[in-house]
Parts: sequence; C-alpha cells; structure tokens
Amino acid sequence: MIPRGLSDLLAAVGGDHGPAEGPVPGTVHAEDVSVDLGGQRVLDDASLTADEGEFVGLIGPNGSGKTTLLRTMAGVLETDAGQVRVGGADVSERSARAVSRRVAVVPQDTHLAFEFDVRSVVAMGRTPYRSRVAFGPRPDEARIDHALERARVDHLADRSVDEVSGGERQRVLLARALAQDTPVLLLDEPTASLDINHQVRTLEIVRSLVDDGKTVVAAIHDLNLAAHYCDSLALLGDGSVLAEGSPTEVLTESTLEAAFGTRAVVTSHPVTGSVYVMALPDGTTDRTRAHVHVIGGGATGARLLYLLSAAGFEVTTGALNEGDSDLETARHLGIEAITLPPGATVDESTAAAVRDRVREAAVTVVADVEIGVGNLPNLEAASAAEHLVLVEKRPFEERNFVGPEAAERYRSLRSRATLADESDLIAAVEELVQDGTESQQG
Ligand SMILES: Nc1ncnc2c1ncn2[C@@H]1O[C@H](COP(=O)(O)OP(=O)(O)OP(=O)(O)O)[C@@H](O)[C@H]1O
Repeated sequence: MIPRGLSDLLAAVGGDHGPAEGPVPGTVHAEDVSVDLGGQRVLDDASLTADEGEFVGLIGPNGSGKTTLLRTMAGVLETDAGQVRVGGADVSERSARAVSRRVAVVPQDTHLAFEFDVRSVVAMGRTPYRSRVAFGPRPDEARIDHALERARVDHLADRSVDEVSGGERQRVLLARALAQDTPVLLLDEPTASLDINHQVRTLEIVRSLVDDGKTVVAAIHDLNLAAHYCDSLALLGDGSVLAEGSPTEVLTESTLEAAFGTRAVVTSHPVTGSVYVMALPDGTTDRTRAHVHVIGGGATGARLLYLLSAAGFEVTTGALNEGDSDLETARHLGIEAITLPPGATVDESTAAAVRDRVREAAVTVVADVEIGVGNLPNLEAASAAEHLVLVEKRPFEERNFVGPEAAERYRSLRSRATLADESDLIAAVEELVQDGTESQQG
C-alpha cells in the first residue's frame, strides 16, 4: 500500500500538457475495491458509481471506510483489488498530475502547515496546470477569482487562513478544489464541526455546483442533511457498501440497524419532505417494562408513543384510522395498533378490542385528542382502565368537545385520572405501575 498523499497530487508538476484534451466525463466507478491498511482489510469489495452531475453521499459509522474510499477514488491510495475509473480511465494508471485534473479533494482535516493568505491557498488548486502560468496570459487569476466567489470566500482573500473561522476555512479548501477545475469533487465531511448555518451554506454551494454539472461524492455524517441534499447515497459498513440508491431506498430501518447497530425511526420531514431519520435510544430495543395503552389520534399521540417506547414500556395504541399520522408513528416504532378504515367511526367490535387492551394494560394514557362522536367509544373504553393518565396540553376549560355527552364522559374520566404533561408523563406512568405492583403484592 503506497499512500501518495494529497500534497503530492497538488504539488505534482511536469510538462505543459494544458487541460486534458476533449471533454472529461465526470463519471466515477469504484469496482470491487479492496484496500488493506496496517495489515487490516479496510475496504472489502466496495463498489460505487457516481454519474456525471450527480451528488452521492457516503454515509456510514465511524471507521466504516468512507475516508479510505474517497482517498482511493482520488488515486491517493492504491487498491489491493479492484479498480477506480474516473471518466473511464483507471486512476492507478494515470499520473498524479493527470488525476488531479479530473478529481479535486477537500480533506477532512483543514489544518494547513503554513500560514498562507486565503488567495494563495486557493491558487494552490492551480498546481496541476502550473506551467501554463509561467507561459500563458495568466488565465488562472480569473479562475481563482471565480473559485473564491463560488465558495463565498472572496471577501476573505487577503486574510491569513489561520485567521478565518473553521467554517470559512472549510469553504476556502472548497475554493481551492474549485480552482482545480475538475469535473469530479470528493469531499470528506465538508460539514463536520460546522454550525447549522455553515452546514447549510456549504451544502447549498455544493448542490449548486452539482446542478451546474459537477460530480460530487461526499462523506456526510448527518443522515438528514445527506438525505436532503444528495441525489443518491451509499451506505458503508465494515468497508463494504451495504446499500446504494436514492435516500429513500438506502435509509431504511433495517439498513440503519445493520450499519449502525441502532434502531431508528424513518419518516419524512414535515417541512422539506425529505427522508428523515431519528435514532432511538437504547431503551426502545428493550421494551420489557409494563404494558401501556395509548389513546390518541390526529398527531396528538405520536410524541407519547415515542416517549413511552423510548422509556422501555410495552406500548399498544388505538383505535386509530388508517392514514392517521399517529398510526404511521406507531408502525415506525413497531407498536401494535388497533385500526379502523379511513374515516370510519369506532364500532362495537373495535371498541371491545380497545377495552380488552385497556384492561390488560397496567396504565392507559389518553392524549389531548379532539373527542367527537367518531372516537367517543375509545373514551368509553378508557373508563375500563385500572390506572389512567390524561395528557392535557390545553386547559380543560378551553377544550372543544363535540357534544355535551363527550364533555361529560371526559369529565368523569378526569375525576379519577392522573393529569400529566409530556415532561412528567414517564414519571406519572412509572408511579402508577409501581402502585399497581404494590397493590398486587399487598
Ligand atoms: N493508515 C492506516 N493504517 C491502518 N488503519 C487505518 C489507516 N487509516 C485508516 N485505518 C482504519 O481503517 C478503517 C476505516 O477508516 P476510515 O477513516 O476510512 O473510516 P471513516 O468511515 O472515514 O471514519 P470516520 O467517520 O470516523 O471519519 C478504520 O478502522 C481505521 O482505523
């Protein structure tokens, strides 16, 4: 294994070959790539394709091989098996100088050994074309200006690179890569250690570069940012590509569990519509605590389902109509639900099923749900609960009950229930479970 080093690539000099002849297609194919480092197999038969003008996000746990794959695609590391082709050409068969005209890299570590001003750092991106500077009419200055502007660091051009913020330095290195004028950009965690504002600004710039035709492969830890900005994702685990495809295809609960060893809820973001991943705490994989039944609906119960699951309770819910967002949440969390067709009211047999669940449960929790004729039988079933918690977001007096009967039923439940809000729900349920256990023992 011979690490050639990014600096070698950037510093590579030779004859004045000028830009590569003809169009350079920005396609990247890593084919069955294996790499050993320090006697260990770090990449194992990893394959990945990035088409021209595509933004591919490399995701995966720490140590899964993302950086190694990027370094291999840049020709910085040699493969022990398989090959990487950029624009159809095997990178291992081309000179460092030739590769660096096709592939630019923004490394994870933005530290620079010397104190350069920003413009000089960006000018280093022109190294693969350096001899042209000596003879040509300095077209490079325009490219450097353009790169500075595109990465939005032109206002910092005269500042020392040591005197800009971490977020700005990351964009300075992006500008250096842009000055390299390559069809392919490889970014190693371009948003690591950036605040949310800089993360979004950086990824917006990268996205606009892709929209203009660049091919980008970027290691990104934040799955939700990756899902939002990338066209496709490759999920790495233990040096292999476990899944590759659109964010929806790759970010599934089973692939995430396989790669990260954690349970996650995958939904769609309510504002952006992108795939949205939320990792669940360990307790959710071990629901061995008491049974809690939740009566909710219309998004009033989702958070309660999550909190109770995360606290390790065995949760059931219902009755909920198909299409209700609480039902979707229940399914994501693997919670058993009593269901009804869309828009149907709770009929006698469904109400009986709810009553059975309520009787079996150590505690029944009723969310701050609108109570009308359709779900009144749910409320009636709740009266069979031995221990009852009502979660009230709004004061009782401000609640709308559809009809006096519903208000009256609720009032009577309330007279014997524990009132809680989301912040003390778990404590309230735990206390009731404890009471129940003690009274059984007594
Ligand atoms: N030069 C090296 N010698 C030996 N092992 C190495 C070397 N470089 C990386 N590794 C190992 O290879 C594995 C993959 O490392 P790599 O940096 O590619 O992972 P990564 O997915 O980028 O991780 P992270 O998300 O933490 O940046 C790790 O187990 C790492 O310890």
